Amino acid sequence: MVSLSSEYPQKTSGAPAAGSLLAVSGLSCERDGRILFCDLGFTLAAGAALQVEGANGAGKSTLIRTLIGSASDFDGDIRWRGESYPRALTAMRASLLYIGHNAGVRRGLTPLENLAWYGASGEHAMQALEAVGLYGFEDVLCQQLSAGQNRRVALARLYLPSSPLLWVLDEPLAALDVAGVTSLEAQMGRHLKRGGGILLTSHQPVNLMPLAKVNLADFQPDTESLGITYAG
Ligand SMILES: Nc1ncnc2c1ncn2[C@@H]1O[C@H](COP(=O)(O)OP(=O)(O)OP(=O)(O)O)[C@@H](O)[C@H]1O
Repeated sequence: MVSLSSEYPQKTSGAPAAGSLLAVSGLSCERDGRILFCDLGFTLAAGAALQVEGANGAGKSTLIRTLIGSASDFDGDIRWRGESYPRALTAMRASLLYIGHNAGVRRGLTPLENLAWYGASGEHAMQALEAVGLYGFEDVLCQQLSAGQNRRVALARLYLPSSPLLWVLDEPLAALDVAGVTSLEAQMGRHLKRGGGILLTSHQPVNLMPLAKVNLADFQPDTESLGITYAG
């Protein structure tokens, strides 16, 4: 069990600690006959960030999909503000901003149209695009933008007002240049100061305080106790 904030003590079951957003306990996921992780536990408090670590194929995206309710085949307990899944999914989704690997950018639309699709006004969309360095590209089709610029279109959602409480970001730093990484880290820091929570994956170091980490390699089945041995 990993506790993510000294202000908010961890809980493994029952009502969560004050300020707890996500509380996970005894979580196990298997795909294609392989246990990706087992008995995983952590709490994510308001104002705290958690980086999920693990090698390629370790199960980070699977964990994220499970937490946002896109995958229901798991064992264990997941709670949003004290209420268990699946009952809590509607409330959790109402407070969720998720940016996945594919980033949710529609390539046939412009950056401005993409943000409008997410409900942003023209003024707020322009401010967000300016914040991510896309001023002057607002009317260019996303299919004509670079990989890093498309990533910035996706991340512009983090700069809109009335941002949801919980940010779940799968590899948000991928394809960003150094200035883009610094800007995003600052924006994530502002979200934490406002009392938001962030759960992210990243193969790159993330400069964010406070940042707790959970490594999926630490939640592997105990093969010795199962009597399993591997050749070689
Ligand atoms: N729906 C599925 N059906 C079968 N196998 C799956 C499914 N989803 C994921 N897997 C497998 O589970 C493993 C973990 O995948 P996942 O995408 O969660 O890894 P990851 O840690 O995010 O990897 P990366 O760092 O490369 O993005 C992979 O071996 C993948 O093939």
